Amino acid sequence: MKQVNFSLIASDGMARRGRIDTPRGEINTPAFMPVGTAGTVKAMYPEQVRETGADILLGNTYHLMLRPGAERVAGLGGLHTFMDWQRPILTDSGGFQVMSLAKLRKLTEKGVTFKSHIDGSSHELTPERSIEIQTLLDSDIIMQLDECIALPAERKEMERAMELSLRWADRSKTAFNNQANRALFGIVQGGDDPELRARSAAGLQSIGFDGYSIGGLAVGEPQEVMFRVLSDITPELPWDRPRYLMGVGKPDDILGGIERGVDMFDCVHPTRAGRHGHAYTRFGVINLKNARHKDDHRPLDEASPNPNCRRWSRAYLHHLVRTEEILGAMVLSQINLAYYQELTAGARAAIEAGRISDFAAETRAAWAAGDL
Ligand SMILES: Cc1ccc(CCc2c3nc[nH]c3cc3c(=O)[nH]c(N)nc23)cc1
Repeated sequence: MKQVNFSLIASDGMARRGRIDTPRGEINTPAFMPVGTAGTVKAMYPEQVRETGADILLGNTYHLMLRPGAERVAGLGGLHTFMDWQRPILTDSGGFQVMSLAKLRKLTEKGVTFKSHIDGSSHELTPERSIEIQTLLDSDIIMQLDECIALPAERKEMERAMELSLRWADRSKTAFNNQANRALFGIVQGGDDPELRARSAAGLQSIGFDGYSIGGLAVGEPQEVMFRVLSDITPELPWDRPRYLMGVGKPDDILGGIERGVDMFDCVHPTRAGRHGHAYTRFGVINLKNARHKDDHRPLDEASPNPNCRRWSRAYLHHLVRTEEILGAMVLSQINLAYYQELTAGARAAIEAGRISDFAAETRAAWAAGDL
């Protein structure tokens, strides 16, 4: 009996409020999933990540297979035990990171061979090995191996990568062997071509997956291209399965994704931006590096439910960022992740109340009016 199940609780237009039940706990959707690349959400204790409202976080197959190694993590009890996060974890298949980080990559029908960006050692990632690694990590939601290409691209290149990804989807599903205690997602490719995207979605559904990721986006295309692809593809995906938009995004990307039927999001942005002095608030993003803050005694947002937005002056946060104090990265990472969770929690409530378009309008108005 499959122990990972998606329930649709409410919908409002294309927007959906759902819940994924897993052996390690529930995931409320729309969900923002913080990225814990190498077994840690940078500058945060796991319990702090939970306190921001996160139900699930992401681990990275590529980084963990290189260091400390998948077999080593398995020998240490799996990724949940290793990092002491007992709730759901989603892992990527690693192909995307190979193409963006590794050296001397060679892609064939079998898979991809590459040299580690850490120590130059040789590695091979195939659909079968990727499933094995994600299973060794004991991940709760795992991804097929796919090929993601950057946009813009030639149509024949988009078609080639999409068709390869479909063949790898079939091999991934076979290697997955219907494990009941975790979910396997297929990944829709096809660039910005509606016909290729539709073929990919249909091909994946004929193989059958527990959820459907939308890949090949957040790779440099303008937001309107991403939104058009989403509007084209979500109606083609099963209504009763989660949709995961990979690598997205900034708050306005996430709001637009929710309005177009996406359930799950991940992005390194909130934590990376936090480490670079950018704070996300209800009124938009504020660059605390800017000298204009150096005498500003006002808190970041005195009406925020997050104590860290009320506790310190903007001048102090500016000081932490300018001096590159570790506390600056810690505080701004927490502030940004908490804001992302506030946004998705607000969307969940709005969809349940049948008022997602009002919520979206109010949220965008606050971003635009921002007194930062
Ligand atoms: C830990 C972790 C980090 C990052 C990711 C998502 C990484 C990611 C993309 N990020 C931006 N655009 C992306 C597209 C794809 C894609 O098409 N396929 C895959 N497998 N991953 C993608 C997953 C897990």
